[in-house]
Amino acid sequence: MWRGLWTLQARAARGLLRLCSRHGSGVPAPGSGATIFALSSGQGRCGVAVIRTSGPASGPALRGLTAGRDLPPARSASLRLLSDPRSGEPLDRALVLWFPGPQSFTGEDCAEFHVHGGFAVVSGVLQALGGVPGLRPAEAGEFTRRAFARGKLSLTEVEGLADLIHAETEAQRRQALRQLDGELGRLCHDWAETLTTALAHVEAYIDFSEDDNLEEDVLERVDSSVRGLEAALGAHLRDARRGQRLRSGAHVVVAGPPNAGKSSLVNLLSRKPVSIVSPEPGTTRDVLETPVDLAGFPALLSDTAGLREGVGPVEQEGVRRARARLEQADLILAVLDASDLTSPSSCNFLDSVVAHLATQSTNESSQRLLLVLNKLDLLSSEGPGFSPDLPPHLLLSCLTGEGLESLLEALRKELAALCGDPSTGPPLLTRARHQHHLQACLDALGHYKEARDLALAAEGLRVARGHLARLTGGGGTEEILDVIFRDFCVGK
Ligand SMILES: Nc1nc2c(ncn2[C@@H]2O[C@H](COP(=O)(O)OP(=O)(O)OP(=O)(O)O)[C@@H](O)[C@H]2O)c(=O)[nH]1
Ligand SMILES: [K+]
Ligand SMILES: [Mg+2]
Repeated sequence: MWRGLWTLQARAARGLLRLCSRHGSGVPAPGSGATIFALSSGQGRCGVAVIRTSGPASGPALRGLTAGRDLPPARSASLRLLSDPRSGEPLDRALVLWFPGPQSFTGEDCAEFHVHGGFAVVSGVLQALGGVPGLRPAEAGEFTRRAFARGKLSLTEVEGLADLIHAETEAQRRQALRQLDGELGRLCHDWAETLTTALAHVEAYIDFSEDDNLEEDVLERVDSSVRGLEAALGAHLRDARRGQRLRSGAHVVVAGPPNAGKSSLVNLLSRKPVSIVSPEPGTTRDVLETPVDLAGFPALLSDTAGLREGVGPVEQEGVRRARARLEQADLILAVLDASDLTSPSSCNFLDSVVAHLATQSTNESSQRLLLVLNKLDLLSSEGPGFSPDLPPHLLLSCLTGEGLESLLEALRKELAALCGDPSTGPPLLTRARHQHHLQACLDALGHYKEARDLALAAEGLRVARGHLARLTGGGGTEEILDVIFRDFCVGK
């Protein structure tokens, strides 16, 4: 009995160690060994610019530029006069920091020079560093790649960092920070741990069941943990479209009859004159698309032609494009002129687009709709005298701005439902790559359940675990690394 269980636990522990080690690909970053340097703050004139180095010659470089003085105490800022070691020419009085490896961002010896941000100072320091033996300029993403190669960051954390650098809205920044924090990676590690244990149990059963010294219900326990895992993966996959919307923007399409004020609304929401506004019905013909930050969420806002029948061929083409774009919308902003609700084009739009969507139940795949009655300023003070069977709606005046606050609040709620709320919800799968591996993991668990013999069942578990490992970077897949690191700028 004890022998079987001991082996079983030892195997589980070995597997866990393999999976829990945060060592990324295990492959050294290309060209590591050299010491790299780059300007890490933005380009252009600024108050302070940060230049950093990573690699074994960081210490000699720091000493060289500070006229041979001792290295400053680790991880605390010291004021030093910087000069070019070759000419002795003074460059700047700067704050310098020394981060001996492995307690640094990359895990290697690193140095930072916080210099005055003028062009001449920055280029002088970069040139001086280029003259130090063993130093060369860094390539895009090379600092992060080294951090990954030394196990300082997992692959999902690297992606989080890339997204953080590129985050344009509040919600994107929060999501990227959570991912950088390793939340998605930790979740995958927990799942992988469950699979490692399950695999160890199945293998032990294969090896020792004849000895009759295994607990009876080992396989049942494996089945039940696989069922639990399937449920968790399924729930995350159902959420997957949200994370991707948060990363690349939800499609919000403004539609309605001619002259309702669609283009006026697009300009108001994007705070710039994207579309031509005129009293002439049929002004907008093409679909005009603009990326906007809507109440903290990223969105791709599309203005479309007013929907009506029986007009010339050019406008008809505009109407066709508008309808096609409506089909791709995550959220439809349906705009009507509140003072013109009984016109044929308004009634037609209400019947064909609004009524149809307003009655639809809201599940994950359905389109969402906000009905906006514009030109509130044209209504008499008694309020709108329109039909009582109008679906829920918001009142707005693009002219005076009245009702805009409520519209933005309603948009925030809709977008939070579409993109997921990164301050409260579970960690989101922000990339198609995440979704692919989770789906493949789920498929492999299906093979486990269908397998007729235990060897095939074990193989199903192994494949499932492999996909989780690849999600966080344990799979050693160089191609995806290249794709991800390409997103970085030099100096990161
Ligand atoms: N009084 C009033 N007029 C408005 C308001 N919003 C828009 N308008 C006017 O309504 C007219 C049509 O506005 P647009 O924004 O061009 O309307 P549209 O729906 O894009 O029109 P098409 O592209 O032709 O379908 C313009 O003269 C606007 O100035 C509003 O809130 N109040
Ligand atoms: K118009
Ligand atoms: Mg228009």
